[in-house]
Formats: sequence, structure tokens, C-alpha cells
Amino acid sequence: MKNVLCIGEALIDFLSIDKGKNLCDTSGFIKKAGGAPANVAAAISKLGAKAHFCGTVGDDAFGKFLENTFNQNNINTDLMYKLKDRNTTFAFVSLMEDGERDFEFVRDADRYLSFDMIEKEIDKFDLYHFGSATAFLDGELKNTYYKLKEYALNNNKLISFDANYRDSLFSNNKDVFINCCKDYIKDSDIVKLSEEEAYLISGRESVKEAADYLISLGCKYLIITLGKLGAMLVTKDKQVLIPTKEIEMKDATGAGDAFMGAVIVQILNEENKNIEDIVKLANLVGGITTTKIGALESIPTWDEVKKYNEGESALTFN
Ligand SMILES: OC[C@H]1O[C@](O)(CO)[C@@H](O)[C@@H]1O
Repeated sequence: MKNVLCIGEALIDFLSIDKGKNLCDTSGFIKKAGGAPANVAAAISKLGAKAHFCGTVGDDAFGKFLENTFNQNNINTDLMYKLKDRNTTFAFVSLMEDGERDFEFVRDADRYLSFDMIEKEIDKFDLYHFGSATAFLDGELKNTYYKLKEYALNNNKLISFDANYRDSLFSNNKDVFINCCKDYIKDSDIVKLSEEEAYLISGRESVKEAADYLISLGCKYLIITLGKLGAMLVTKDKQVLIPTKEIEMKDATGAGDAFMGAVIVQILNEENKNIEDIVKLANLVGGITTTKIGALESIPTWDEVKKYNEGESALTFN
């Protein structure tokens, strides 16, 4: 089984219980495990590769809850550290009527992952996934992130990247965010961006122009997710729209992470599967994740995807 390292933040998503109300007006929250890289690790583990989460949480009740949840989901936590005197990072998430969200972060423990905490263990993985929403903010995690990318690059390892732009973290710092994303896009094998991220990072105003620019930075596969329309697959030679099934969305939190995990697993387990089929299935995995509240625990297994797709055109499942 292939091993994937997912580095960055694990946090508690406090999801608003009042759909359609913003964070100011909501009357309460439910607690869910989250953090974009942790959600990707959950998807990878559910879909058939070995996922390792690497990051820091507080040595508190919430850190314990995250550790328990990851263990229940077969995510390896050897490189997850519970830090004394630090609090687990929180995200407060409002759910709008259309399933979209707003995030506000109370950030602490996730910023303190130093490279020497992980250096001895970093050679064990087949693919390194960089998908942190917080890592491009100044601090220890950012240094570690860049050092790990250098390691992966110099050792010809596979690299995947998801930008995960969060306006509440970077609205005053967009240039830093954009430049960091370019550093990662140029060195990655697989890049996933939302349509808005593609415009933001490329400075272009159409998907086609954004795709032309972003693929020229150097990555091998670029996937731009387009919500209900599906996803645009971009390589140096082609741009193809891969449509998806219409789905009734309850909560989009974690859908992009589930999509990313599904792409990674299929690329690693590739049995001559073509990249368009890979994206087709990832569309379904992402879509199904939106049908329940919460990120990590809404991610389907292949059996659930298969069931959901019954009666549709033949797709090869892993
Ligand atoms: O991608 C969704 C995930 O990303 C975050 O916004 C940041 O890590 C989490 O709050 C959520 O679980």
C-alpha cells in the first residue's frame, strides 16, 4: 500500500447549527474534526492508501478528540504532536442556504510544527501533500512546509498541492499567498484549485486564460474545480471539462479535500487508469461529501461511491 504524508493543520470545525445565518447571528455550533490536510488524509485512508497526518494540536481535550478521530479513521498519527501550553486551533464555519461557507479562525497550536520534529521520518512516503489553509502565514509551520517541499523535490517524490484560500486569513496579505502558491504550483505533480483561486493566483479573468497561465508555471496535472459544472482538467496539451452529477448539497466543507484525496489515491494506485476517469470519480467523491454535515466523516468509501453511481455509465473503481 502506498504511503501519503499530509502536512498542515488539524483543527476543530465548529459548524453553525443555523443554516443560512452568519457567524454573528447563529445561536450555536456543533463540533467536528477538520483541517484541510487532515480531511485529505481521511479521504486517502477511506479510499485505499495509507495516510499519515503531520501537524501540531494542543495537549487538550480537542487535541485528544482529533487524535481519537484520526485513529478511528486509520490515519497514522506518529507525526502528529500534542503541544503542552498550546490550544488546538478552531475554525468557526457558517453554513449558507446553498451549502457554501464562511470561515473564521482562532489559531494557536497548528503554527508550531518545526522541521526538526519530523526530519528523521520524512523519507518514508510515496507522495507529499501540501494543502494547508494556514501554512502560508508567517511562522514555524511555513518554514517546515518549504523545507519539506525541497526535500520531496530533491528526492524525486510525488508532490500534490491544494491552495485552500481562506479570505479571513489572507484578505490583507493576498500577495504573499499568491507568491507562495506559485512556488508550490511550479514544483507539484498534481495541483487542485477552485475557480476563484485560479483567478486570484493567475490574475486572469477566464478559466481558459487562468489554466494556460497556471500550467505554464510547471505542474503536470492542474485541476480547477467548477462547482456544479464539474472540474476542468488541464495538462500542457489539453483542457477538458469533466462534468459531474447534480447533487443536493448540505455542507460543502471538506468536499474539495475529499476530491483531492480521491485523485491522489487513484494516481498512486494507477492501473493504466486515464486521468479523465480519475477526475470523473473524484467529482463523485467530492459531491457525496457535501450531502452530510461535517468534513471528515462525510467522505465516502468506494463502495458508497459505487452504490451512488448505480445505473450510470460504467466506471472502473479501485
Ligand atoms: O477544506 C475544509 C477545511 O479547511 C479549513 O477551512 C481549514 O483547514 C477547515 O476549517 C475545514 O475543515
